[in-house]
Amino acid sequence: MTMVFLNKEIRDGDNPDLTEERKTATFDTNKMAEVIYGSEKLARRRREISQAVSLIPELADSKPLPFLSRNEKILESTRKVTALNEHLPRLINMNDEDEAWHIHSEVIGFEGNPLALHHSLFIPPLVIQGSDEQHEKWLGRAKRREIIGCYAQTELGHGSNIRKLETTATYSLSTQEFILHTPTINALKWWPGALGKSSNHAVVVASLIIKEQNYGPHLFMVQIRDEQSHEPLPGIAVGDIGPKMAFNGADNGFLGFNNFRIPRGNLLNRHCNVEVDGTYVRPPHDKMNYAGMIRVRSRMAAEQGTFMAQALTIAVRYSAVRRQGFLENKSQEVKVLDYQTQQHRLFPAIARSYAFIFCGFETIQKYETLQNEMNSGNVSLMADLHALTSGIKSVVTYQTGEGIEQARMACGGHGYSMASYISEIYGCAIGGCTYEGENMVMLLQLARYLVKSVELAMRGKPGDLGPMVAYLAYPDIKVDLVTGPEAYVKMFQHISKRQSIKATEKFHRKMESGVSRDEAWNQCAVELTRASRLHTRLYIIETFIRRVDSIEDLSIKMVLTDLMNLHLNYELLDVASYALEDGFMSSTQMGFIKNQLYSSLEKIRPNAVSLVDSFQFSDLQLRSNLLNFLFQVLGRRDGHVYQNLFEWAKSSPLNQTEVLPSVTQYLKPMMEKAKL
Ligand SMILES: CC/C=C\C/C=C\C/C=C\C/C=C\C/C=C\C/C=C\CCCCC(=O)SCCNC(=O)CCNC(=O)[C@H](O)C(C)(C)COP(=O)(O)OP(=O)(O)OC[C@H]1O[C@@H](n2cnc3c(N)ncnc32)[C@H](O)[C@@H]1OP(=O)(O)O
Ligand SMILES: Cc1cc2nc3c(=O)[nH]c(=O)nc-3n(C[C@H](O)[C@H](O)[C@H](O)COP(=O)(O)OP(=O)(O)OC[C@H]3O[C@@H](n4cnc5c(N)ncnc54)[C@H](O)[C@@H]3O)c2cc1C
Repeated sequence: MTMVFLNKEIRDGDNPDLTEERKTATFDTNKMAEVIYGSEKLARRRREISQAVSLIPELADSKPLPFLSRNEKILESTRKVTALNEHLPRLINMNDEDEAWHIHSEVIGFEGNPLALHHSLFIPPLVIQGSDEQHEKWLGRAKRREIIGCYAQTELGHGSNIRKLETTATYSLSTQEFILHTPTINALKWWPGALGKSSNHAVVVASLIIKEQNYGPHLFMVQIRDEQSHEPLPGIAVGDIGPKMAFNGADNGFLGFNNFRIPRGNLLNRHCNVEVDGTYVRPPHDKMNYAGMIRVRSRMAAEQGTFMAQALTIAVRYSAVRRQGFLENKSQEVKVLDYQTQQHRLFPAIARSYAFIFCGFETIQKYETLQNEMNSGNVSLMADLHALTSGIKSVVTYQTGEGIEQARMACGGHGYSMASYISEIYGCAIGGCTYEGENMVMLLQLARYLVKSVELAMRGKPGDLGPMVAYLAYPDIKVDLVTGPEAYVKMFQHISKRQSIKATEKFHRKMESGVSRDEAWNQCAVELTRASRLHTRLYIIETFIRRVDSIEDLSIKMVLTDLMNLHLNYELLDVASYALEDGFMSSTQMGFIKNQLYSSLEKIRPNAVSLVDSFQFSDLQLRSNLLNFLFQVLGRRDGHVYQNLFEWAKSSPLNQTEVLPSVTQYLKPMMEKAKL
């Protein structure tokens, strides 16, 4: 029997400890899902899609993934993604990217698949950088999945410093072709997802050479494998780079060219061009070829927030059914979720998940505006969004890693088992600290922007500062935190401004003392990255406040206000030393922040399970139902953890036989020998 309580599904047969949690919630999880995903329609579509997928057996895992070898993982992810391909047009709106992401995440999980990059990194640069003619030629084929592609930029020797990529594309005037060449081992493309064994096309980033002049990195459409035989084309060396920390269901690869020729029309030339006679037509912005990277980074806050939310769903549900130790009542052990330390471990991370998702939706919208502007030739928004997304991708990936690791530890010993699946989520998410721009490198990109902005403010030109950095010119007026979120923002602004100014002044002093600009920059780099982090955390706080302000439903607004207050106090406490240092914050205020934080933990406690339920991850998405060969046991919606942990252990391939060869071949002889 199912009983609906405030639209929260209460099911007979669920673990009573979880049922009790769901009953105490003060809000409707369907309504909260609408806020999380931005609309009633999207939240509803996600549920409908999850439901439809759960009824198609071939879309389920055929075996528990952690027990598979790498080859088996790739075979399984490919089986699922191709089976899904058959069902897609019936299950989703093919033009809706959110629906596409959701259904892939349901079916594939976290371990990657040969089409993940096709949609996120092959088609988008083709759309952004390709001309109408090039869209005509490749886009339809790519969208129909007649061809499979990847994005090949990083090389063995260079990833961060794109200007030093060694792969060359030399224009041949006589044949009107580009000759792609890999001059050294270091110049091998290295890392691109789905390149190793699956793709037959790649968007390749290579240094464009015309008449011996290097015009820097440009994007080329390159066919790398025969469409019939799937063998590499002559002049191409391609393969898999081996097992990784995660994403082992995907084939990240290497790629080398031996004077491989492609037609002139394969330079993606919406914004730049090489004419027949070798004349180079410049793009409207120097870094136009980097626009695709801004796109991916702009999506990372929501993506990473979702990864963290998945780990937290597992940890919070488990913490509500795990009983260990006593509080006042000595006749029954408590749910570990009742310990303040457990709440302190998990609840701020829940708040960050919400914050990242809210911030992510804003950033995606900003990117869409940029894309529209770029299409009509206006590139003025690029610098701001590059700076913003560089900071956001760095802060959210790092904090997501922290949050997921706390979720794992919060599950005690069982968190360490692959039955929690948290380590796989961690491996997948933590890659984000490196891919799409190594975090330190990206923080330093934002720092360039902050330093320039401080310099403008110092030169008495605050009117020239963009809205994102206008606070750098605000006067320092002490605030009373009791007055609410605005005061927290002002305090954070002071902290962030002071750090940006301090780092800039240090940088200036170094240069004035005769140190070169680059060396001075390096000697201030740690302080500069601190400024970038603070600026970004301030931005995330502001998006959280904006989102909560915009909510009309009172019950949702109340619980999100609790979550936002927790976020404000946790974030401010974390950086309080910056404000204590110059006396902007008093020790009394510090005490106030701590007390507010502890009181927020108590307020959130009755809503904790429903706050994670509101993400509405299905058991399939979390891999948590053994009956369907799914295996993540701790975060099951029904909360039946222990019996399923035992089932999980029984299903281990090691337990399919009582005596292993390791015993007969090695341990037994050793023991026998010892008896002699
Ligand atoms: C529809 C969907 C369907 C299906 C989905 C299918 C499946 C999904 C299911 C599950 C999937 C699950 C999970 C998926 C999750 C993840 C995906 C997995 C893998 C991700 C793949 C990652 C791919 C990559 O990593 S690609 C490679 C990325 N590489 C980088 O990012 C390199 C970083 N380096 C740089 O960007 C640059 O080198 C640099 C910016 C650091 C420096 O550049 P450069 O040297 O040229 O410039 P500078 O001299 O430093 O600066 C000069 C000025 O230029 C300005 N600048 C720099 N960049 C930009 C820019 N982009 N835009 C604007 N301006 C820029 C800079 O600010 C300077 O300005 P100034 O005024 O002079 O200061
Ligand atoms: C899971 C995964 C998937 C990927 N997928 C793709 C893909 O599909 N396509 C693709 O092209 N690439 C891909 N990559 C590659 C990825 O984009 C690069 O690894 C990334 O950009 C970092 O570059 P790097 O490896 O050169 O690191 P490095 O730059 O060598 O970083 C090493 C260290 O040096 C430091 N460092 C480097 N430069 C500076 C600097 N200027 N100032 C201060 N410190 C510095 C870094 O902070 C870091 O600590 C993927 C990587 C991963 C992990």
